[in-house]
Amino acid sequence: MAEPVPIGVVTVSDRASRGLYEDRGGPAIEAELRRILATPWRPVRRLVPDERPLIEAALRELADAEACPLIVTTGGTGPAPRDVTPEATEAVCERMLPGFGELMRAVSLRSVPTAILSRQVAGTRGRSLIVNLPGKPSAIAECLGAVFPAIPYCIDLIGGPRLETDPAACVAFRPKGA
Ligand SMILES: Nc1ncnc2c1ncn2[C@@H]1O[C@H](COP(=O)(O)OP(=O)(O)OP(=O)(O)O)[C@@H](O)[C@H]1O
Ligand SMILES: Nc1nc2c(c(=O)[nH]1)N[C@H]1C(S)=C(S)[C@@H](COP(=O)(O)O)O[C@H]1N2
Repeated sequence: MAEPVPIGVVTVSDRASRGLYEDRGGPAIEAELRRILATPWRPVRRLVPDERPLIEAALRELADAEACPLIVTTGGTGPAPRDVTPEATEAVCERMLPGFGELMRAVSLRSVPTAILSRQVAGTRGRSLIVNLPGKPSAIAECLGAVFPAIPYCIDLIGGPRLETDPAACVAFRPKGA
């Protein structure tokens, strides 16, 4: 049987990384992936403070050494001085995919007017797709669910493994013949 696909789950939080509160972001990403993915997968978890070099190192390691075709981050996307996840993501990516942030902000705006404060981005590094989500645990299902239909085909296009979804949770879109 094929090995489970490694998926990077990165929580960026000063307080969760210091143990001041329990990380609810990483587990929320995993719960959403469990709901959506039919292909066997396993989480590769990282919990880092809002420090650009540490976020960049975690993303590079998950992409290059752990070979994760998908890396999802939560936290550090806002306008506060310590929010640097989008900068770290852009620094390690070769190409950016602006449609992800645009769609996630549009969907979030239906719930909160402060959705426009998230600078969340997505991009590719080699055969890895990196997607930022806001830190609010409640934003995770909303944002990931909105963009997931495009994720399997994006991973096909960058040379990653074929990911199948549970159609009851998420219908992945692939152009005819793909
Ligand atoms: N990993 C997490 N687990 C639980 N709650 C979180 C987490 N990350 C963020 N939150 C909640 O969402 C709010 C907004 O997230 P944001 O990323 O802006 O955090 P922050 O205020 O910069 O603090 P920190 O980096 O210490 O989590 C936080 O104040 C916290 O209440
Ligand atoms: N779906 C959703 N998106 C959201 C939010 C939310 O509660 N739900 N919070 C917003 C707020 S208040 C901020 S400051 C930005 C950035 O959050 P972050 O710094 O935790 O990443 O995300 C925004 N996007």
